[in-house]
Amino acid sequence: MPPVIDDTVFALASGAGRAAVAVLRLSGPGTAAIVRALAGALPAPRQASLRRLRHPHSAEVLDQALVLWFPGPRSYTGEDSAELHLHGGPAVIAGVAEALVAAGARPAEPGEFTRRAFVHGRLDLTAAEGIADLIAAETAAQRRQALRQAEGALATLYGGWAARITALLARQEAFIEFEDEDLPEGLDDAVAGAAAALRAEIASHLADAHRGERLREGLLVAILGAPNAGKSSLLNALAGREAAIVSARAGTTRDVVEVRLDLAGVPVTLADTAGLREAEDEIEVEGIRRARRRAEEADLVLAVFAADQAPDAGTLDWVRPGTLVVVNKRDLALAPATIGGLAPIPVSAVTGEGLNALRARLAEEATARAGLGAEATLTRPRHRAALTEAAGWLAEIAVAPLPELRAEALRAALRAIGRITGRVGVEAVLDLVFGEFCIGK
Ligand SMILES: Nc1nc2c(ncn2[C@@H]2O[C@H](COP(=O)(O)OP(=O)(O)OP(=O)(O)O)[C@@H](O)[C@H]2O)c(=O)[nH]1
Ligand SMILES: [K+]
Ligand SMILES: [Mg+2]
Repeated sequence: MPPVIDDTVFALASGAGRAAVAVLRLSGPGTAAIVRALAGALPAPRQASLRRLRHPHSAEVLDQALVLWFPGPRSYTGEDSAELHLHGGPAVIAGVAEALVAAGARPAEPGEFTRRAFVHGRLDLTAAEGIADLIAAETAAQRRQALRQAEGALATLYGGWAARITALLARQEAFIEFEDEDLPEGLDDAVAGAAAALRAEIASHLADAHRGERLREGLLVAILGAPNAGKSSLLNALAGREAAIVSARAGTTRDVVEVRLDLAGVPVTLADTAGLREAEDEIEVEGIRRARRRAEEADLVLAVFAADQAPDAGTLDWVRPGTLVVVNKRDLALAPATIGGLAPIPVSAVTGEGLNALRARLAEEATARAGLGAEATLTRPRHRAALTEAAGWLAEIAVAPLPELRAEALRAALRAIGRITGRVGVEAVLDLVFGEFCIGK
């Protein structure tokens, strides 16, 4: 049984600040009474009605608003709820908010509407996360991934796995319960086989190279190189604006300067860093420390060399398989054929030569590391942790010597998956044991 929610909450559902329209949303059992207190009679369900809103105590008219009434359970939260579409001025919003409090509502906590929807079974935790991601999505690929999750792709996948484990558990329990009786031959082996097959499915879902998580969080790309290689010039050229200071003086950049890029739908944080060298100045030393740390955290390192300089040892250290090697200042000299065993991309931040090729290569690298697959992908470390745990328990079944231990492992696997969706259905097993499974008694 879900906990009983007896209060009514409201919040500004549209963005803060002056706008043509502001939407206040209300949800909870007191919604109908509160709407009546401000707007008079309740409008017909799900139809916009123009109403004067009055303060319930002073009867002062606060606004002319569109009022929508969504009786539960067919509402977003599953509760009685309403929307007030106000004129979007701060004083209007404040006045109506105060009137709502006077009528018995309270301001909602962050995420409370979606939380209520979860409590009322309108969505599972993964769909709730999908909605949060949809609101935060910056690129088209992020939006598609979030929408897929909000529409229940992960809920369906994980719910299906949970149902299969529940059925296996039912059989395993029956095997324990009715051991002396006429059970189908090989029942125990069939459970082990099905558990192994499911474990393999979960393992292949986990072997996604973190693409969904990376798409959700964005990729970190760090630009590294010697002072004056043209790192800041490249950052500016890729960002299309003067985000970082460029100068002929070596050691210009100290702090990490970040820009956000949309590379083929993958959000990328591109970081410009201090030039690597043996520095004396304590501020520059700190800048170089930050540069190295950023490169260690990065999903991709862009090692920048200048065509008119021999490759420096400090940057060469970072040239490894997977590093993107760039030779800048191509307008001054030819780029070498290889640096540290990798073929560099020749560019000139000044003339623009090679920048399209660099952008294309970056987009290729980004989509190789993050992005939408044909199948629904997990998007959060908590999904990964719980699925890894579930797969571990399913692996136990192959080696568990006793039926009771197998049942215990199945129960643990079910709980782990139940944590992802927020629906821990161990109770459901009891019904299945004596219901679905036909023992003939
Ligand atoms: N000719 C030429 N000059 C360039 C190019 N890119 C950058 N420069 C110049 O090289 C100098 C250094 O550029 P920056 O972008 O400040 O170099 P940086 O690598 O960020 O330097 P630090 O921040 O000091 O590490 C500036 O005078 C730029 O105008 C290029 O492609 N060709
Ligand atoms: K510089
Ligand atoms: Mg710089």
